[in-house]
Amino acid sequence: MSDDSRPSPSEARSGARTAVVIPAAGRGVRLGPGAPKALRALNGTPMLIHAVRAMAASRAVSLVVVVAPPDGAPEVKSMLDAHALPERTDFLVVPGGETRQESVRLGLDALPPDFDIVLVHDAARPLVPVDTVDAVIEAVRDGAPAVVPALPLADTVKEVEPAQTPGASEPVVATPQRARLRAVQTPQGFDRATLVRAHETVTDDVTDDASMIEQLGLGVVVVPGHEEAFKVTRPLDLVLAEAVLARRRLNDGF
Ligand SMILES: Nc1ccn([C@@H]2O[C@H](COP(=O)(O)OP(=O)(O)OP(=O)(O)O)[C@@H](O)[C@H]2O)c(=O)n1
Ligand SMILES: C[C@](O)(CO)[C@H](O)COP(=O)(O)O
Repeated sequence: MSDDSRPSPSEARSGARTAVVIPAAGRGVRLGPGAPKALRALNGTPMLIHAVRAMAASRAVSLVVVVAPPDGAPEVKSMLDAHALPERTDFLVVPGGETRQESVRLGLDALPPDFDIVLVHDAARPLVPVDTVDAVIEAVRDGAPAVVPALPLADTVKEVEPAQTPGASEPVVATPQRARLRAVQTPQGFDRATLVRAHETVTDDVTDDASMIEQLGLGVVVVPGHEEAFKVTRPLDLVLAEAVLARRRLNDGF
């Protein structure tokens, strides 16, 4: 306990229950024609099942809420029933929305009251290792309202004036100092009440949940990400994901 007998954030969250929201309602336009991205197979198993298993691998996670394509909730429920998943974890499936932000909000709306920590994890990052998941949860338990796993960049990044017509050249505006930049992954971890407030308050289009917390003026901290937590976005990423799975099978000796 702290001096004034109130629990510190870390003390308050040390026994907190953790749930994960997995937005999986995207179409996967950049991956090319086919089923919704999360339902496509990686080495014969749907990408979403890999992502669900990656979250349920953490002993701290007791509920996973899958946000399915808007008309695909029954199919996703059957998919979860048809695959082996840890018995200690509960699963819920809800239909998603038009944007990632809306899908995450619909997942948050479905959470039962007794969860104080929420992770948000892209179905499109199916291979994140459990150590990364646990590191994010640990940092939230230690008192951070928002935690993101991230990696330093390999490329130099330029800020440009975006072209008005596709293919036109784009003037460079600035070159941010690379050593200060990080490429952010998921799962991102949050104090639940803070994330819910952010989703109720921030109306700007954002590309991740942590930036909504920044807009509330609250601190977001970074923990080390992992190269295997990359996002399957374009066709080449599928090749890389299957290669990672093949390497894991070799290392596991089967
Ligand atoms: N309306 C949406 C859009 C995206 N997502 C989810 O958000 C994650 C990250 O999005 P992204 O990789 O961009 O997926 P897509 O939107 O499917 O990809 P694209 O932009 O190529 O269509 C994915 O797990 C995706 O399923 C979602 O739940 N609901
Ligand atoms: C949330 C995210 O994965 C962090 O890198 C990313 O911003 C999602 O972006 P997308 O274009 O919607 O895939």
